[in-house]
Amino acid sequence: MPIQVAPSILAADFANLQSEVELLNKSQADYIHVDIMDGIFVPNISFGIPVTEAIYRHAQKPLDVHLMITNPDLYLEAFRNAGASVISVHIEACSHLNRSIQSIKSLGAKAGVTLNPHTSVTLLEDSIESLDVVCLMSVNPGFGGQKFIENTYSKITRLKELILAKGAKTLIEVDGGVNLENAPRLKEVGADILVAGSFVFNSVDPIQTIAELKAI
Ligand SMILES: O=C(CO)[C@H](O)[C@H](O)COP(=O)(O)O
Repeated sequence: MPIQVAPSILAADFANLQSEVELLNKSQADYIHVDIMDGIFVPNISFGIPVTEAIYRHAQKPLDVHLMITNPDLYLEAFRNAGASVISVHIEACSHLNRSIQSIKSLGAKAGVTLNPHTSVTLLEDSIESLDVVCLMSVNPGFGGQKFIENTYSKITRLKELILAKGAKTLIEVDGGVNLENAPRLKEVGADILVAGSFVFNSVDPIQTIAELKAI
């Protein structure tokens, strides 16, 4: 299966927000990855529901909404109504993961669970079959532009083994510090979706960079 690419909106200001969405519309990106940070679950605040709606109004790609927030269950419906096609919650933020996954699915979105770098994939043994996507954080969440954590490769291998052992169809997404140097190995060990923010938007030609990631 060809690799999917989900560039992460940086949105440093309103002008960037609009131009980033327009650029991604013209690119080979499969998704637009929207990072929601609440300043509690992660030490940074990004944007919320109205900005997600604004992105959706202009986007010609499905939105992959990554909730880096506490109590995500309270906001699932609002983000679905704001245009999310995929909603990912952090396992570390969910006391009742099964309920969160069922809620996302009942809203008609694809259900994703994200794991921080220290969180073991073994925690997914009893939920993997119900998940459309597992997102492995390859940096500590909260900020773009960080260095890729190397043990992500072995974590992908272990997650892939779990998926195959359970006969699940779950896709593996990797988020943080992704670039053209680590992307080939990420695909080789089992990644299906690559999230890349600064590597795409800080490059000279983001559309070309996305095409190069897609070509892996
Ligand atoms: O969500 C993140 C951190 O919380 C990611 O790092 C972001 O989605 C991608 O940014 P970059 O490619 O610059 O690491």
